[in-house]
Amino acid sequence: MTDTNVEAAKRAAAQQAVADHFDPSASFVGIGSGTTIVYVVEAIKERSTNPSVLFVPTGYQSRQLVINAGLTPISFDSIPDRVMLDVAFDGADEVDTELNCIKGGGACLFQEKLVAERAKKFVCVADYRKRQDRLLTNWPTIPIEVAPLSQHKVEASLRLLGSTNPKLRTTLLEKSGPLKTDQHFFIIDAPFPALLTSADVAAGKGKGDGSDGTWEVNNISKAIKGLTGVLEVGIFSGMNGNDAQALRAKDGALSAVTGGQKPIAVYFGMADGSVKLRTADGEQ
Ligand SMILES: O=C(CO)[C@H](O)[C@H](O)COP(=O)(O)O
Repeated sequence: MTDTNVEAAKRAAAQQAVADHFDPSASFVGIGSGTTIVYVVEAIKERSTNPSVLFVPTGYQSRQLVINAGLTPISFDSIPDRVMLDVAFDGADEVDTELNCIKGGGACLFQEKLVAERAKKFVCVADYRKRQDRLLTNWPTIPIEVAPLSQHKVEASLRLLGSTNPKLRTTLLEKSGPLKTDQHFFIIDAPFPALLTSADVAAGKGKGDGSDGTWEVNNISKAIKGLTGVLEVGIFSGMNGNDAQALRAKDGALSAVTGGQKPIAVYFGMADGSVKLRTADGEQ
């Protein structure tokens, strides 16, 4: 499959997601990071008729995208208290059948999670390579953002949790060395065996708590997040996206949904030009 197919798949998914979820009269819209979000911004720009919409970026690249499109950025910490974003769009590195996602391939997972949790609706857009039954099927590692001082200690703890060879992400561009996130932290990429869904655990496919070598998505996410030195884990999981959306829509319910970052919908651009939509109700 050529790169042209992949790019066409990303654009088709972005067009559909924006047509379904971008309301030009929205007040606040979250904009994720990566290569697919470029097509989301392009589609928003085509439909944007209201200059007062404010766009909340998830990092440096995302902010530049918003500015270059002639849209208005607002930083996450300038959003008024108790105000929710109308919608947030983002890419994903892999998505399972329960809509859990791996994110952080572009090293922006911390701000992406802040923005996803703050949105009434979180919508993901991806190409067909990301559409899997279980996380860590095609995408090899869990990206984890850590304080530089804790790097070796966190790597040792990840090995104890069953990660075979956790590695510091480095860059060879301009200057070789550790990649630094927008928070000036490091990223460790930790390989694990494919993660079980909650349905897998219910069906007896493994305990999912690490004791038999299997990990369920929410369990491994909590175990890694609990390590001192970890700022954030690139697993977006927790509450069902529809339930979280209903809670977020209620004034004052913000704290009730901490930990729920699943999208309500994932649009996959397919190799044949079609778009598949995955929600809590299944796939169409
Ligand atoms: O999480 C991310 C960045 O940290 C991206 O959303 C994810 O890596 C998908 O990127 P792309 O759209 O380039 O495939």
